[in-house]
Amino acid sequence: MDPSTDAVRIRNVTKIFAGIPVVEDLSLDIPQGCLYVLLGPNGAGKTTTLRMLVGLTHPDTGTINILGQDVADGYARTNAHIAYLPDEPLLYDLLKPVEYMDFVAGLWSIEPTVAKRRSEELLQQFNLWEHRGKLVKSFSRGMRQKLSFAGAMLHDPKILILDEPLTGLDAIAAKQMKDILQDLVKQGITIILTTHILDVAERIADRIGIISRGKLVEEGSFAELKQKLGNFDNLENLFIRVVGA
Ligand SMILES: Nc1ncnc2c1ncn2[C@@H]1O[C@H](COP(=O)(O)OP(=O)(O)OP(=O)(O)O)[C@@H](O)[C@H]1O
Repeated sequence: MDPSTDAVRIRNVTKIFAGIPVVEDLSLDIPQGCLYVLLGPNGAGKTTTLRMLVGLTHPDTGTINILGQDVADGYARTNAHIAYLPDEPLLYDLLKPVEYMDFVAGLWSIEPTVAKRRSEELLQQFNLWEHRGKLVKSFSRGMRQKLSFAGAMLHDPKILILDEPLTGLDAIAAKQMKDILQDLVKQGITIILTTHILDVAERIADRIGIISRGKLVEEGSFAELKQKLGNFDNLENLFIRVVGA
């Protein structure tokens, strides 16, 4: 894959629910290998935007391109490159981690020996290997989050789309999650996430997009945003200034 091809290219996308545009004329480029944080107040249209990238909802107008392929040509092709983790991931309480990973491997038709090796690697990486004998129903929120994440990585995606992956995690689980995200970016994976935790966003984001009422109102690295908007000492103050205006 040509590294200059954007991981995600959104052009003039609008999504209307019940006559109201919840995403409006949104255009956004996300380069490969970038950790991109999408910020916005409640109801701004962040989740809707992420869902359109993977075909869980469809744009009314505009185009979406994933690694050079138009999603309109078929989500099966573009989704093969993507791991999507919704804010409330679906897990099966009566499965053990390895069984869950087998189930996900089946959905992607991953060859069983490859699936077994990769599943063990991921459970190790996410510190779940020692819990492999337990049922998911005994897992904490952080463990459930990590298991969903491990499952989402099984087909070796190039782009991770994570809706509020840090919400509800304690300090240790959040630190583990941030370390995992930064490791993955170092490996060249593109990460797009939403969060309301602005101090974390400030520390980990390569680029930040701020959405307000369905529109992209600011975009750039924190340094670029500060240069443009004023030398705010933190992202929280900058964000409030942008969305409060
Ligand atoms: N399926 C749907 N039908 C009707 N309205 C919807 C639907 N999905 C989302 N919306 C509306 O679209 C708007 C944007 O919602 P969205 O979930 O994308 O916001 P968000 O930025 O992710 O918010 P939050 O930070 O609260 O998660 C909201 O007003 C929401 O009620």
